Amino acid sequence: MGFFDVFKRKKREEKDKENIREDDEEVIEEKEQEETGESEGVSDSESDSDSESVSESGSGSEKEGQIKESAGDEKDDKSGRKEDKEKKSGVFGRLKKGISKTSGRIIGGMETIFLGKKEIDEELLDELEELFVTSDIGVSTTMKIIDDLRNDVSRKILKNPQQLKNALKQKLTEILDIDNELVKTDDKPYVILVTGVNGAGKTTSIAKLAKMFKENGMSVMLAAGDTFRAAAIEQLEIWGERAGVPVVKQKAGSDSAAVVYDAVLSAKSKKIDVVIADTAGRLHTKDNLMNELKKISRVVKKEMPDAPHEVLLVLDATSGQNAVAQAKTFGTEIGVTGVILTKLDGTAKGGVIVGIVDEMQLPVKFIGFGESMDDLKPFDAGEFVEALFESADETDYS
Ligand SMILES: Nc1nc2c(ncn2[C@@H]2O[C@H](COP(=O)(O)OP(=O)(O)OP(=O)(O)O)[C@@H](O)[C@H]2O)c(=O)[nH]1
Repeated sequence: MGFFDVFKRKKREEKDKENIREDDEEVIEEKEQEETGESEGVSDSESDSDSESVSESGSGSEKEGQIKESAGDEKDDKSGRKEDKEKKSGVFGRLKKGISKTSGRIIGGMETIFLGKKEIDEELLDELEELFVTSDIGVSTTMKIIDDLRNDVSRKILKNPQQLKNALKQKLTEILDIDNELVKTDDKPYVILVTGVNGAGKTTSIAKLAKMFKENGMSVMLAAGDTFRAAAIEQLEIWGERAGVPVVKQKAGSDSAAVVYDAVLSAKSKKIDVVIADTAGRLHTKDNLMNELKKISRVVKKEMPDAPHEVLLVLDATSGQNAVAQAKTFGTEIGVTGVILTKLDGTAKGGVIVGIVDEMQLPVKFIGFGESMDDLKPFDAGEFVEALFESADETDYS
């Protein structure tokens, strides 16, 4: 199995896990029903022990009624518990929970606008437009979405708010669904350069990525390329220890291109699969920063002409439209190949993901939605939009 298939496999495994969990829950529920004699097709004579205990302490029909009643309550309780568990556990459940604030702002806001409306009029479209702009979707992307919807309304394709809601779901999926597979190569090691401003979540995301690769049977090496701050090197070392992966470093102030180059050489000789390089998020000037990032790429290319294979820009979703501005700066200057959008859990500004993809045509390759090591996943447009809408359906905004 190749390096890139891992991500397809990971997505498949996540879906399988969800299914297995559902199956397991059903089996457990069936077993529990059998134990309480509630399972369909279990006759009184078949469930001897149950009927014995009924007759032991009460008259048949009265007791049976009570048992059925309490079994019914129990059943409601169980299915409630099952729903609860499904909501909370599993990657999809955590994603839904993580993006609930964004979901509340966009989808919940839309539901509020739709309240009591049976038809789609110009006023409703104006309100939607305002909602999307204030939800960090961005002005140009919002105009595009609203113009398309207005068009479909005038052509009588969309006749009521429910149809409009479905059309929006489809539209968001279409916008977000651009090719976001990792860049393919037969090179080894696979070199990933991670960039982004300080505090965006670079170090945490590097650790999460390292863990994800390791769990998929790949060996990983980290390069402490943010030599601007001693603390950044220490932090990466701590994360490297936690994830159980080696970290190549030099002292603060040394040449970051040399650190990354050393890591690539070392990984090559040790036959390590993936090198993930941290880089500075801030230097004395923006030009210095961009020049350093370009230099790292140039130096690495001396050893591996196609490396870095990925230049991932870490953007903090809580910074809203600022994230789009950063995507523009980094994207044009240093040839970013994709985005890791972090902190989707702490914000209602997650709509920014739509603007980033639409305005920049920059693929979001991973999303971070929590502080735990497992709260990062390859981005899947269909799943994300589904989670966005489902999360709103499950939230009580009253
Ligand atoms: N809630 C939440 N917090 C996150 C996420 N990703 C990172 N963080 C937190 O954001 C803070 C900054 O993360 P770092 O990984 O240190 O950010 P950095 O970009 O490396 O920043 P510097 O080390 O200053 O360069 C930490 O407290 C992380 O725990 C996320 O997806 N969700």
